[in-house]
Amino acid sequence: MDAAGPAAPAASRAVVRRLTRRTRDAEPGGRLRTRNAERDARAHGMLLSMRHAYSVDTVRAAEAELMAGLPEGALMQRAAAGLAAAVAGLLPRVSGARIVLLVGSGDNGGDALYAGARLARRGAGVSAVLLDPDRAHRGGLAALRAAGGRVAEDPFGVLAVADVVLDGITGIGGHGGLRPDAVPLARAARGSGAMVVAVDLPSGVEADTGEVKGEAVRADATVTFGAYKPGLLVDPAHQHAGALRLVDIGLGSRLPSVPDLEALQHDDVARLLPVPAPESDKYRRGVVGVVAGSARYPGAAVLAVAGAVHGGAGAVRYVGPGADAVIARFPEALVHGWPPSRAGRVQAWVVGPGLGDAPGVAEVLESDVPVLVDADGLRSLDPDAVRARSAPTLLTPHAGEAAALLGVDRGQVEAARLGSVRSLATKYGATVLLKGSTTLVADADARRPVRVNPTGTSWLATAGSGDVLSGLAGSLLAAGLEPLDAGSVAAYLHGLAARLASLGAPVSAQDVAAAIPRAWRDTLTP
Ligand SMILES: NC(=O)C1=CN([C@@H]2O[C@H](COP(=O)(O)OP(=O)(O)OC[C@H]3O[C@@H](n4cnc5c(N)ncnc54)[C@H](OP(=O)(O)O)[C@@H]3O)[C@@H](O)[C@H]2O)[C@@H](O)CC1
Ligand SMILES: Nc1ncnc2c1ncn2[C@@H]1O[C@H](COP(=O)(O)OP(=O)(O)O)[C@@H](O)[C@H]1O
Ligand SMILES: [K+]
Repeated sequence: MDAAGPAAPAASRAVVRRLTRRTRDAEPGGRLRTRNAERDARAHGMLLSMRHAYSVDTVRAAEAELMAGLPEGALMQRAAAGLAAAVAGLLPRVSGARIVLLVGSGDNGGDALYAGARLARRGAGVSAVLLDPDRAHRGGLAALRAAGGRVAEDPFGVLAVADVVLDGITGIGGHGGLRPDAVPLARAARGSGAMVVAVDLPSGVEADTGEVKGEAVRADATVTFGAYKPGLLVDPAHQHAGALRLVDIGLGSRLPSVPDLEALQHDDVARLLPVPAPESDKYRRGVVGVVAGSARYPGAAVLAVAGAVHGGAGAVRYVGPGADAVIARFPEALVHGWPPSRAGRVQAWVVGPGLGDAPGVAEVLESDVPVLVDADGLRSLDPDAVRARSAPTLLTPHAGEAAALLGVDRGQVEAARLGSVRSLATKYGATVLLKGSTTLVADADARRPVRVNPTGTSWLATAGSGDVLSGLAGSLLAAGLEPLDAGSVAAYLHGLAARLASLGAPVSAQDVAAAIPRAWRDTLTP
């Protein structure tokens, strides 16, 4: 997280660091996880197993059902109480803190006003900036005034000296980026050095998709109510949210069991990892075949095999022109001459990394075992050939490859990652892992939740790291994981391996491959 920026006062930066550390501890990357952090995470309602996100319609329906049995305004009070407590936890002292509320015309502004009232009662100096004074939440405004808070006469003046800004411009009711009157306020909040805490969502982002269609608030932290919304977990909106806090307002039992989006956490991955049983042998653990590399890209063969060797299969077969390089680096690999069909039995194929124009994709797709298609293998991939397969297929494009498959610009895929991965899965009748700053995995069955990978680091943006991911995911397919699990577990281990290998410094694709066993061990360690 970019914390409070270089202009932030030292106290504010320290508080943000504290919050960031705590949140990271509760997320994967558990090397940092301690018993205390775990207890802390649970106390803050953050779970160490599956994180779920629900669409706005689903959240609204659950809220309506819950509200029907509660006194009017009860849910908003729960939200405001949780928000005020989270803000208080970020401050060294509530009394005397300068807090500014950016208040839009909906209930998101109401949450901010009631939370502001609670903080004012504890001695904070609270000023509200009303975007539309005639439509600000009446009850919230009355509560703020009664608690000693006031409406700001000089919005930019109060923002300049604020310790914390609460962004209550829009929540789940906002669409289309910030409106022009809100833009200068959002910029002033960001530029002030104050800690910016978004109420429910950073205003201006699309809650359901993670798109940002214009300007949006950049928050250091987001306190969200009842359930995560997909946009909080998917880039580019995710990058606006900062550290995430979920406040329980009692929605749990009203939410459907199947979410729209889910993020595996340490415990989920640990349950899915293929650990050999006492009676296992190399064939029962699964054999993965890798068709990769070319005279132009010999390294891709080595890196894909590196991912596969560390990915839990019992054996790795390699077919392609890089056999000498593969054997030199991995004597444990079994190398075979062309074609792949004569390489002996495998339980899954990986085809494509660095393959260039070499054939092989069509033949591998004709096999009756799971196939992962990556990189060059994705070029001109025929949807009918994939749909006709008797066994599952996992496609692993980056945004550029996904754009080519969908016939759109790369930018369109990056702006709408969730829609893009779902469209590709539907088009090919396959599981699709879309790589990038947020890696998403969509199952061929559109009713299943899309998985969002919570690990990773931008240091992974290095040549060849995708080849390692392919080998790793292929190995997990060969070990018997279904494509959605193989893809999401591979992305999780790959991202965690990169974090462990990097520790904030550059990493090479080879470093990432070598750290996979550490990531695996870390995931299994309670
Ligand atoms: N439901 C519940 O039980 C609970 C809900 N809770 C809270 O309510 C929130 C949802 O409240 P909501 O439905 O009132 O919508 P909200 O997010 O405030 O935005 C709508 C307002 O914003 C305006 N606006 C729209 N776009 C805009 C833009 N781009 N830039 C600027 N303004 C824009 C739009 O204006 P209009 O289009 O009418 O002119 C309208 O007035 C939810 O996120 C959570 O915080 C919690 O208290 C828990 C219980
Ligand atoms: N900004 C980023 N943040 C996190 N991970 C990233 C980022 N950019 C790329 N990655 C990851 O790095 C890997 C790159 O894969 P790919 O684009 O196929 O590279 P290559 O073809 O060189 O192997 C993927 O796992 C991807 O998710
Ligand atoms: K908001």
